[in-house]
Amino acid sequence: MAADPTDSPARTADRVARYKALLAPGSGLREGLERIQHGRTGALVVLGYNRDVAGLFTGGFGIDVPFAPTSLRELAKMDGAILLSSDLSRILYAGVHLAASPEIPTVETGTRHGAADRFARQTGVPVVTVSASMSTIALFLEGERHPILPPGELMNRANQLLKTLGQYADRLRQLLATLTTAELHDQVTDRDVASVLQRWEMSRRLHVETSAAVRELGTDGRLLGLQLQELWPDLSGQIELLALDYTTVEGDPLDVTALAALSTHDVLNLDLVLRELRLAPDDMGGHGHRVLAQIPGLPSTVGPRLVAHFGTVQNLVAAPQHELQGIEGVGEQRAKAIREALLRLEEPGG
Ligand SMILES: Nc1ncnc2c1ncn2[C@@H]1O[C@H](COP(=O)(O)OP(=O)(O)OP(=O)(O)O)[C@@H](O)[C@H]1O
Repeated sequence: MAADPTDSPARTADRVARYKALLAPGSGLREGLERIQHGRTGALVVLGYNRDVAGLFTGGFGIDVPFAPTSLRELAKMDGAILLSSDLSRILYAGVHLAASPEIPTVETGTRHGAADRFARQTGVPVVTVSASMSTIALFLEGERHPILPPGELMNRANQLLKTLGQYADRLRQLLATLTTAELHDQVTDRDVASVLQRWEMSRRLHVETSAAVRELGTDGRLLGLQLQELWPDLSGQIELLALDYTTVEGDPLDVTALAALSTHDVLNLDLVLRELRLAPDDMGGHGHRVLAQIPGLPSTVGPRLVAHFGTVQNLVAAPQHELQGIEGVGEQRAKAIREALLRLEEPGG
């Protein structure tokens, strides 16, 4: 079925990322396309078969054989397009003429690439091309051409993205540490909270892009994938707790996903970020979920009980040891440890 124009950009991006992963270095499909590339011939391969596809090609012949990179390469020596089954496990037809409507607009000038673009637009089924003259691979999907980069270029791009993400993550950690200090000294402003969530949103977007680039690398991206995993969980965990520490003017926990709707340009505007977050101005001390999570060895069940009792970081900081001991799960040793940890966090760089 043709692409639904109401499809959200996020769904389209997800589809593109999925097909790029299927075309990742090391995959059978990629190996077949690279063989064609190295043989200096071209190809036009339709990545799926449905009723729309069935009604929109002529000529060629049905073969219905299991997919193999070498078979793809052999069949590409013939003129015309190759049709694969929707799970890409079989080669169904070869040497066919794709008969998409010539009325469909395309910016492609060559006949192979024009046919790929029109066919993908009309059927909603992705088409991949190997250019005989340029020796490039491209994916046509939902009205866009996506270049499939050579492994070396992909690796450079993924490395660069990961490096930038690392810098973003460092800056976010600095902002979170500054917020902790402000919470402990009761000096939090709405701009402190908004700055953290602004940087979080920028990092989150970059993380999505980096994850896609790493997935595109297939098996070559394993090491980068591990580095990416190390970078993320503690940050997303801190942000989840931050959302519980502040409230909106309606009295709800902060919705950190509210910023996802802003354009990249608008995310850079702190006033717009503040407007989206709708922070309650009279509740700017922080409830303490995130601060308590930074205390080593404190069981995850105890933090919420302390927050339920004390309500704010300020009350926690001011609580004498015997009051802390009144909370279920907090004995003398733990009460001392909490007080010491709060004092340590209060110090700059603590
Ligand atoms: N509608 C179509 N259906 C199937 N195959 C097609 C179609 N149009 C073009 N081709 C294939 O493309 C080949 C010609 O490609 P042409 O050089 O004109 O296009 P191109 O987009 O410039 O591609 P390349 O970059 O590979 O040169 C044909 O020999 C044929 O195999």
